[in-house]
Amino acid sequence: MAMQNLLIEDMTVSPLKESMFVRPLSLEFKMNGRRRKWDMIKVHDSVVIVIFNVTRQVLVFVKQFRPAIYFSSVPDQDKQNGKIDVSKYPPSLGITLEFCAGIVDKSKSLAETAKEEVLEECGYDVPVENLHKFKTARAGVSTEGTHQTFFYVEVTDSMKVNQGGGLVDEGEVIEVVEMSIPEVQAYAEDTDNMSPPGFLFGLLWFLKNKLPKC
Ligand SMILES: Nc1ncnc2c1ncn2[C@@H]1O[C@H](COP(=O)(O)OP(=O)(O)O[C@H]2O[C@H](CO)[C@@H](O)[C@H](O)[C@H]2O)[C@@H](O)[C@H]1O
Repeated sequence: MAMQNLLIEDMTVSPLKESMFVRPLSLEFKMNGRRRKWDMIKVHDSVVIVIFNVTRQVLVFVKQFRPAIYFSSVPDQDKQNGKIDVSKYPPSLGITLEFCAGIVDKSKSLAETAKEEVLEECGYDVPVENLHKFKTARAGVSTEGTHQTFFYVEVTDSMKVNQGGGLVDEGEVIEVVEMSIPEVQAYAEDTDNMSPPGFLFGLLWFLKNKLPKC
């Protein structure tokens, strides 16, 4: 689905009571003999997949509305009494450009999880052995401390079996975006991006290691 038609309405905010996705925790420990306390959030590990379509020499990304990014862009004076004044702020403030990614499901291998995300979000059916793991990094170092594992996969147009777009029945709205190498190079140079740091890392890794030699 094209993100320019996205409609966000009726947004409220309240303290989290229970969640399948995040759990606030308090860690206490002694460091060099001194008691320390650290507030953290337990969240899932994740996989991120850098997808290069070799048929048309484009990188394949996803655009989606990230509620927390939107929330952070709205000034506090427009978040009064638990109501967020969405009429003043366009959804684009929360729409990010990212690699295809997903939460790690402990019952499957990381590569299997990555394969499923590539199919669900971007519509390419790739053999699991084509997914090459190239980095595991640490994300959210202050409060989350998760493992984020990066894969690289080359796809062809013949592997495209559906339009992607995420699990529509579960409310996911994802736009698949293709960018040429010059477009990617320009995006990486921008000083302000609607993308997470891991995305910029993945782009630079691709440009350094996989750029087709012309
Ligand atoms: N906090 C939350 N509240 C409510 N519903 C939630 C939620 N988190 C996930 N969900 C639900 O679970 C679905 C599946 O999530 P995904 O596995 O696609 O992870 P996501 O792309 O959000 O983040 C992945 O990609 C980003 C970017 O790389 C990583 O930071 C992240 O750890 C990784 O899981 C979402 O569409 C949503 O319905």
